[in-house]
Amino acid sequence: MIYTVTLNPSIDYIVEVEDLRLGSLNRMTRDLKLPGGKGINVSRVLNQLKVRNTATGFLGGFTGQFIEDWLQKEGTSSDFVPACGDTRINIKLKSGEETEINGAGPDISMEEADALMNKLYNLKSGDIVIMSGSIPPSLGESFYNKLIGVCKEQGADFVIDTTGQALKQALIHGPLLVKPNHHELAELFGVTISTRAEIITYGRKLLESGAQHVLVSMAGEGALFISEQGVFYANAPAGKVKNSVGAGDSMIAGFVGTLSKTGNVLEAFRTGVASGSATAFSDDLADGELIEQLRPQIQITQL
Ligand SMILES: Nc1ncnc2c1ncn2[C@@H]1O[C@H](COP(=O)(O)OP(=O)(O)OP(=O)(O)O)[C@@H](O)[C@H]1O
Ligand SMILES: O=P(O)(O)OC[C@@]1(O)O[C@H](CO)[C@@H](O)[C@@H]1O
Repeated sequence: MIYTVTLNPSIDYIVEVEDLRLGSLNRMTRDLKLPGGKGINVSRVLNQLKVRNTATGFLGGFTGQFIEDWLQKEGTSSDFVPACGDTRINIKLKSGEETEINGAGPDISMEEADALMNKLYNLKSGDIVIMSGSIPPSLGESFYNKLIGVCKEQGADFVIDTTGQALKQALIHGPLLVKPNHHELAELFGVTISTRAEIITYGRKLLESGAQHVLVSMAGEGALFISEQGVFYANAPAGKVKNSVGAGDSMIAGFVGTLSKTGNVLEAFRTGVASGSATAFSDDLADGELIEQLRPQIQITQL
């Protein structure tokens, strides 16, 4: 069974303004409210891929209820810890380019944090836990480490999609997958990356530090897959980009969902790229039909 953990979910408030002027009244030309937070996005795309999974984490207030209702209506299984504070609202502003304004997240109490840990004590050997996104400040930077400790105790595999210190701390515990984009990879090592060879060099360092599989996504430029099996490149299919929010999460869903079903890493890579691109070409996240349509357009080359 796959579980996703979103410590800091959000309503993504997508706002379109034709010609944004700071310091003036701007009128929206379109707006859309979607459930968000990285793990929740992974769960929603796994659901589209018909891979059984449950989303967990913290949800609170009217914003949390909105997410809970949405997931229930579309049939994405969830089991969140109810939290006192309101789940945050993140603004995704589209005006020519995309600007994101993400909240810090509500305070999470010790009792709420313990309730989540207790849920993870029900994990079984062979389960996969996908932990994604920022940590609400009240939980502290090492909270993922605590959750990873429980996964290890229970014999479950884990995937971690976060940045900075939290990612560095997680690597030694052997995550099934890490998926930085090329900017995050450069930031992690405090370097500037300008060539594919450099991406491979630093991607390999993640493998050497303990990750079982490394995906480095490069938006419209496709992605690199680095593992014991070798280094592979996949192109991104061509299409009209509508919304890149959640493309990376969709890629994780495609990869982990397919790997868990087939054990074939290259098919997992292909579905990962197709899922990321299907989201980039949609208003909301990818749907299963578009993912299937894009899969044959993805060529994988060994480097
Ligand atoms: N402009 C695009 N055209 C085609 N495919 C895209 C585009 N942007 C993203 N994708 C697909 O989605 C995958 C992940 O995208 P990206 O590298 O932007 O991840 P990310 O930065 O983690 O995304 P986000 O944080 O927005 O969820 C890419 O490898 C690609 O397959
Ligand atoms: O603030 P975080 O937790 O780093 O990222 C949260 C977020 O930007 O990530 C998702 C897209 O990947 C969105 O649904 C959500 O708003």
